[in-house]
Amino acid sequence: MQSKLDVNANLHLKVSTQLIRPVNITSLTTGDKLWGCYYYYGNKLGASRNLAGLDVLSEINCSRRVPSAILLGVKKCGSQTLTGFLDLHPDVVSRVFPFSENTISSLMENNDAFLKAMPLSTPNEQTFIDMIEIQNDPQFLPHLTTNLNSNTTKYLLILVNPVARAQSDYVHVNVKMKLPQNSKLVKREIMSVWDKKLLHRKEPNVLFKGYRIAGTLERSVLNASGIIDKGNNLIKKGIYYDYVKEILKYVSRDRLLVVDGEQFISEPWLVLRQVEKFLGISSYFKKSFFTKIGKFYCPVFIERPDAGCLKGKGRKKKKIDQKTNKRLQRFFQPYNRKLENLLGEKLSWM
Ligand SMILES: Nc1ncnc2c1ncn2[C@@H]1O[C@H](COP(=O)(O)OS(=O)(=O)O)[C@@H](OP(=O)(O)O)[C@H]1O
Repeated sequence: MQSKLDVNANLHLKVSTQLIRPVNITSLTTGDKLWGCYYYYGNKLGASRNLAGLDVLSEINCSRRVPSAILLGVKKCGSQTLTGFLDLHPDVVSRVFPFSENTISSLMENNDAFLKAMPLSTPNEQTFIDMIEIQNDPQFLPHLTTNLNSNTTKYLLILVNPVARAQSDYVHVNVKMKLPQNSKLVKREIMSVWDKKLLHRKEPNVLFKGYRIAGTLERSVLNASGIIDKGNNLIKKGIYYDYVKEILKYVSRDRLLVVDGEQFISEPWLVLRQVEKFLGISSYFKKSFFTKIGKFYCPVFIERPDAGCLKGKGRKKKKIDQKTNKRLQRFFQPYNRKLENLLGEKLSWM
């Protein structure tokens, strides 16, 4: 049996630099800004970062540290945005945990590999990771929580109205299905149509990674008998009660913060202040850091040229027809009530 990860464990430079080759300082341009262990830069093609030079890394004691907080969010609820915003806090280094099929199990089974997947941080920074994919594999929750060997690790969730989540996920899955790397999969999956009557039509009629996707959201969420399909991930992922109940088996309530994803859209600075308090970090975010562009607030920071609106978010959605909307709201209501009782708090959309 492998030993548990000590909260004070960190992986020092020798190992970490084998994974990422640090940038040579002379190759940096004037737009680059050093922030913790990384240089950040933005350009027309997007934003990015590079590891700082070895001299800087050793001077400020950069290591890979065990995360002090983990986001166990739900897909399309704003997890990536929250993670991106938190990375702008001077006391935090946050990253989306590098998931791909199977990486989660291999990383969980090997402490060193798990630690190697962490970003570099200084002793003054907390490591925060976004592990939303855990909702697909909640069997890793006991492994994750016991392996961290800490009663101090904090957990977060961000949740939006499950109907809005389904709508966002529907658009997202449609985009993903069309990507070239998925074309083979889609072709294969097209064989497993869910409605033979639709076979002759040129519209989505596929089973794709736990989703049943039809030409519209309305038709996707109802099964052949016209009943809301609880087995379809568009719906299943929005039954937050089941997921939170599972999390609370392993995490005490006082170590779990559930934030309101709808409020995060309208007033991100308020949600970020709530997160700062929960993490016990300095109060940093304020309204003036954000500029509203379209529907969303985007951070503007001269210290971080990579900050800005997130790519691939805010995709256009068709309005859900009123009847289906009402039906879906009614469907989720009892689960939302149960969730409210379980948490002992009511979010704006409940
Ligand atoms: N400030 C800001 N900027 C952009 N997007 C914002 C923001 N705040 C919340 N959101 C909401 O985040 C939704 C995407 O959720 P996730 O980041 O969890 O997506 S993912 O599951 O990780 O792909 C995204 O959903 P879509 O609008 O469907 O893209 C947004 O509703």
